[in-house]
Amino acid sequence: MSKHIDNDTLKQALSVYFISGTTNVNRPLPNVLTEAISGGITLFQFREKGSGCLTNKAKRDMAEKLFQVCKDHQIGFIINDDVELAIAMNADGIHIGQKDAGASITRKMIGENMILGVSVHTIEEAKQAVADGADYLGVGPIFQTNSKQDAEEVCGPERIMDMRKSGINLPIVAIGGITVEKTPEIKRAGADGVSIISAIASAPSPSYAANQFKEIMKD
Ligand SMILES: Nc1nc(C(F)(F)F)ncc1COP(=O)(O)OP(=O)(O)O
Ligand SMILES: [Mg+2]
Repeated sequence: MSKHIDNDTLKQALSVYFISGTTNVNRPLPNVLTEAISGGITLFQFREKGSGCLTNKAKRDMAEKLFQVCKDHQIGFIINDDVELAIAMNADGIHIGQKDAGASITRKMIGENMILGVSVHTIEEAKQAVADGADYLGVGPIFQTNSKQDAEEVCGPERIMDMRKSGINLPIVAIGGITVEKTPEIKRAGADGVSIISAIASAPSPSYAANQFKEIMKD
């Protein structure tokens, strides 16, 4: 993925955004990722968190494997939280939350040629992230989620609509408890994409699950 990405290309890339770490799957993550790519995901985030997650060299080795799978299929590779690792690997981007390093300091560290995604829950946080140089916003949790223990309270798709009405035009991807059934409502609310952990990672067929999301998002 070209690092210096324009809004339209990024909006396309955000449409079916698979997020996973090794603790979200019960078989090798590179295999699950390959299947999800064959089903039509458009972007991948490596989010290695929670008890039993990989650390240090094991985490770096897994990140390199996953990055290679993404490169082999021209899919962007985003790292969650770990700015140093993203820079060390020259990943396509980094995603940070409100409790991580600030967006403006992160932008200074990564420069202009890496994608910066920022989690936001309120319109104020969204406006600050835009001012700090974010390329896209992760808005949520839209619905109840089991994938993030310290999630904010559920905000519903109307939060995305409110952000659009308040003039936030940056690419937005919805996150939090997203299923195929809920995706049309999220699209109508103004999201450019949906980000999915368990609905793909835990699916009997990640490829089939990814394709269901792709079919809805492509119209
Ligand atoms: N990882 C994420 N990715 C997205 C994305 F926009 F990419 F869909 N949005 C939101 C989050 C949540 O990020 P954060 O608030 O730092 O919590 P955690 O580090 O536990 O994921
Ligand atoms: Mg984070």
